[in-house]
Amino acid sequence: MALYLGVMSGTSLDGIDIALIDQEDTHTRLLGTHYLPMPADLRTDLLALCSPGPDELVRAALAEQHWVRLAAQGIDDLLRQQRIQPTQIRAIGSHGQTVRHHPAQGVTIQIGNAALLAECTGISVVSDFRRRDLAAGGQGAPLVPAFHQALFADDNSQRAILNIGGFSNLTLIEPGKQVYGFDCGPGNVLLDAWIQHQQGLEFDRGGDWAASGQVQPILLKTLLGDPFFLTQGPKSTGRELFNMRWLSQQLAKLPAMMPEDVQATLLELTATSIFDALQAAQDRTDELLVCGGGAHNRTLMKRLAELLPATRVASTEAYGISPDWIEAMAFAWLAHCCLEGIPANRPSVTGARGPRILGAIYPA
Ligand SMILES: Nc1ncnc2c1ncn2[C@@H]1O[C@H](COP(=O)(O)OP(=O)(O)OP(=O)(O)O)[C@@H](O)[C@H]1O
Ligand SMILES: CC(=O)N[C@H]1[C@@H]2OC[C@@H](O2)[C@@H](O)[C@@H]1O[C@H](C)C(=O)O
Repeated sequence: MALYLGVMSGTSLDGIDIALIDQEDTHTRLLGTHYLPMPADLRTDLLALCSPGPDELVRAALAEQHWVRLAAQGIDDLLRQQRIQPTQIRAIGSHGQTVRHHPAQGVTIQIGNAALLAECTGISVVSDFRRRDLAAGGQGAPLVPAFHQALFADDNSQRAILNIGGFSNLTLIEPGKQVYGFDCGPGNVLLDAWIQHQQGLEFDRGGDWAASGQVQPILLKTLLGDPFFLTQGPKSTGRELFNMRWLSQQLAKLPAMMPEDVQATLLELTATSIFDALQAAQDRTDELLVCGGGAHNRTLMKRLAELLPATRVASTEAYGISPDWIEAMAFAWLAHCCLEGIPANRPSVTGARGPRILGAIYPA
C-alpha cells in the first residue's frame, strides 16, 4: 500500500480538489476526496495574477501563502475523516495554480509554495510538474494523458478521454499505439465568463441558459476563425488567449445579439471545437469518456452525443470513476512517478524532446 495525495487547483478557479489514492504497482485506487471552494478574495487575487499588473512577484507570493494554508487545512480535514496520519502518506502531488502559460516563450507559472505546504502538513511535496517538459522543448501540458492511458486503456476499443475544465483537452488511446493528446480549446471558461458578466452567476448549471438561446452561425464562424483551432497538436492553451477580452473583441465585430444566444453559441463553440479536433485526430472513436466539470453540463453532453452518433459518449462515472476527481488523482499519481523515477510526460503529446521525470521534491 502506497498512499499519495493529489491537490489540483484548476483554471476555472472554482476550488481546490484533493484526492487520496492508494497506488499498488500500476493500479490506482481512489480512497477519499475533499473539495474546498475558492474563497472570493483569493479567487480575485489569483485571477488578477493571470494578466500583467504591478508588483506581481509579491502579490503572487502572498496569494500562494493563502492558497497553501487553505490546501493544508483541506488535507488535514481529509486525513482526519479517513483516520490516516500524515506519516502514512508518501507524498503530496501539488499542481499549484497556473497563473501564466506561454509555452512558445518557455514560460509556464504555477504558484503554490511547496516548501510551505511541506512545512504545514509534515508531508513530502512534489510540485513544479510542468517546467521540465517545457525545458525539454515541450508544451508542459497537457500532462494528464499518461494517467488517462493508465486508467482507461482498453485492448478492444478506440477510446478518447475528454476533460472539460476551464479548458478542454483530449487524450486518444488506441490499442497498440502511442498515446496522443492536446488541448482543444475553451471548455467552460467562456461559458463561465459570459454568465458571470451577464447574470453574476458562477456558471451555467446544466447548460440551461445556453439551451434557452439560439446558436448564431456568424458568431460561431468568427470564434472558430481563431488560429488556435486551425493548428494541429502538440498544443496547449489558457486564459492568455481565451478570456472575456477575446470574446468582447469578437462580439464587437458583429451586430448586437441576445445574451442567451451568445451563451448558446459559446456552448456550441466548446462542442464543435472538441468534435473537429477529435475527427482530425482519430479515424474512429468507439467511446468518448468525459471528465471535468463539463461532464455535468447536460446540454453540452447532449450536443456532443448528437455530433458523434457512432460513438458511445458518457461520463467517466459510467466507467467507475467520478469525473470530478481524475485531475487530482493524476497529480497524486504524478508524485508517485516522480518518486519512483518514472518519466511521466509523453513526447507524443507535449512535443518534448524525450521522456522526462517530472516534478521537484520538497522532503517532509
Ligand atoms: N452542474 C454543472 N453544470 C454545468 N457546468 C458545470 C456543472 N458543474 C461544474 N460545471 C462547470 O465545470 C467547471 C469546473 O470544472 P473543473 O473543476 O473540471 O475545472 P478545472 O479543474 O478548474 O479546469 P482545468 O481542467 O481547465 O484545470 C465550472 O466552472 C463549471 O463551468
Ligand atoms: C497550463 C495548465 O495549467 N494547463 C491545464 C489547463 O486545464 C486543462 C488544460 O488546460 C490542460 O492543458 C492543463 O491541465 C491538465 C491537468 C493537464 O495538464 O493535463
